[in-house]
Amino acid sequence: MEKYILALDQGTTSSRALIFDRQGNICSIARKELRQHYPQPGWVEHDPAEIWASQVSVAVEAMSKISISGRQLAGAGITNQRETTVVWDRNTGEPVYNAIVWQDRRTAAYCDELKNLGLSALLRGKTGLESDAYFSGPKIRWILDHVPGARLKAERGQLAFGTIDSWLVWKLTGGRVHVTDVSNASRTLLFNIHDLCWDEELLELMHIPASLMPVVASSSEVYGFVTDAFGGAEVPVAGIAGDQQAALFGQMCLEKGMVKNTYGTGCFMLMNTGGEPFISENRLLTTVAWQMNGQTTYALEGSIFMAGAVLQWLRDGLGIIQSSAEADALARQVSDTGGLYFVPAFTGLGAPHWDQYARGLMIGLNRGTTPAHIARAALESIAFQTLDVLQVMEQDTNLKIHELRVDGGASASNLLMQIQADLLGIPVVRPRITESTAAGAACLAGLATGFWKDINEIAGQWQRELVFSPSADPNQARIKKLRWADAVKRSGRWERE
Ligand SMILES: Nc1ncnc2c1ncn2[C@@H]1O[C@H](COP(=O)(O)OP(=O)(O)O)[C@@H](O)[C@H]1O
Ligand SMILES: O=P(O)(O)OC[C@H](O)CO
Repeated sequence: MEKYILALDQGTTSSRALIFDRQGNICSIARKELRQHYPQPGWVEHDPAEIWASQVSVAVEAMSKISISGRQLAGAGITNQRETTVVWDRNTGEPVYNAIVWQDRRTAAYCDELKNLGLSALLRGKTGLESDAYFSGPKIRWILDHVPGARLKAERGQLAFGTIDSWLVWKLTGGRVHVTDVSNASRTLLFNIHDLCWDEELLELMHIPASLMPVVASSSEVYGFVTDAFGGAEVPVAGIAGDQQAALFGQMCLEKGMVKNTYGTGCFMLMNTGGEPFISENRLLTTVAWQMNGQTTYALEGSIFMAGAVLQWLRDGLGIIQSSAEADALARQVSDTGGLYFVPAFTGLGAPHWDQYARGLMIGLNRGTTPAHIARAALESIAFQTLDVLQVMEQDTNLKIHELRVDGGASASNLLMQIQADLLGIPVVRPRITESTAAGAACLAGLATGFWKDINEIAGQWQRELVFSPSADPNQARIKKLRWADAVKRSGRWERE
């Protein structure tokens, strides 16, 4: 009898596999770091072969850690870094170019062209998104225009496009299934979130043949079966969702108005807005959260490009810490930043500013500034960016957010979580299982395969671990917010073509 569900969580910095039992406990976990390639300033790539190999190897490792085989898996769910774009040859299965990662800025000028043509409103109306290099459509177009022979092959129907979920399903099913789910499709700038299909006008606008596109399915159904990867066990692949939407599901934000914030490489705050797409007045994104049993749920999203990655930069760029976990202790050596503000616009600014040309800035440096002040300002920068998003989310929806559920790697920092509660003035709630992304994917797959009867069976598995309550002087917080807003303004439109 199958006792477990496997979640494959393919993130920006690592591939992870987690195995859940029927009570929602994590029984096994394996993780492998993913190499980042920066071929030019502003470009970020991953090797699709490494993504696939690492994802299979962690799945096998997670099974062997608890001595089970694929035959004991009731199903597998996939969740992934979104927008990251792979184009491969349908016949050989070989990618024609590296995966272009969501953070990659090479298509910024093209996205400006779209804006200058007055197309922002059309794009926003159909897709819920901004004209920004973040999304997949412009990345596909770049590959077709720059890889020798790619456009011709695409026009002959020989190429396939996929976000990382599609790429993994294609590989898992031995090239039999070319599919994505609605949540991933809604991040491409090519998907009509009202009609829930690829938009012909947008495909034409970006010169992308429709034959490249995967079939769009719901987030919880059996898409196909694993062929060889798990020792011949034909495990059903039964759940797919983009990592941020999966985290919203895993945090059990199932009711309209519930909000979660995931602190990974970037930071992504999502609010469940129910069965209708909610269009923001403040440049938040409208996105499909998930679709199951014929019902579509939408979300409002604030995407922040640099969060935990700021701490990695303290480690790799500045060398002032050995690991991200050390940022906490270093920052605690001082009681405040000594007037230092750090805007981590390394790859531009996402919501709600959407400035592709903003760049990182530290302001307020003085002779007394130490690495401890910088570490504290770095942690504060993550919390300030979250504050900017939460404020406009409340404004947009006219809803008061009463608590923030948090997860992701950097939510492990107690100092960051306390700073966050102090700045927002609301409780920050960290659950027992902060692997919400994987939990969400497992739930979607477990529901599709009947491993769990219904959502009520799993909703009770979510539990609080720690609540961070606001304790700062609100007056102080108000002054700091004004200084932060000033610093953000100064970082804007810095980079030139
Ligand atoms: N103990 C910690 N304290 C603060 N930040 C951490 C800690 N552990 C990991 N991080 C940060 O979390 C991020 C990775 O989180 P993760 O959820 O795995 O992200 P992703 O899915 O984007 O790969 C890294 O950017 C890292 O800096
Ligand atoms: O891999 P993560 O957790 O940084 O998430 C990346 C997002 O999906 C990008 O939109």
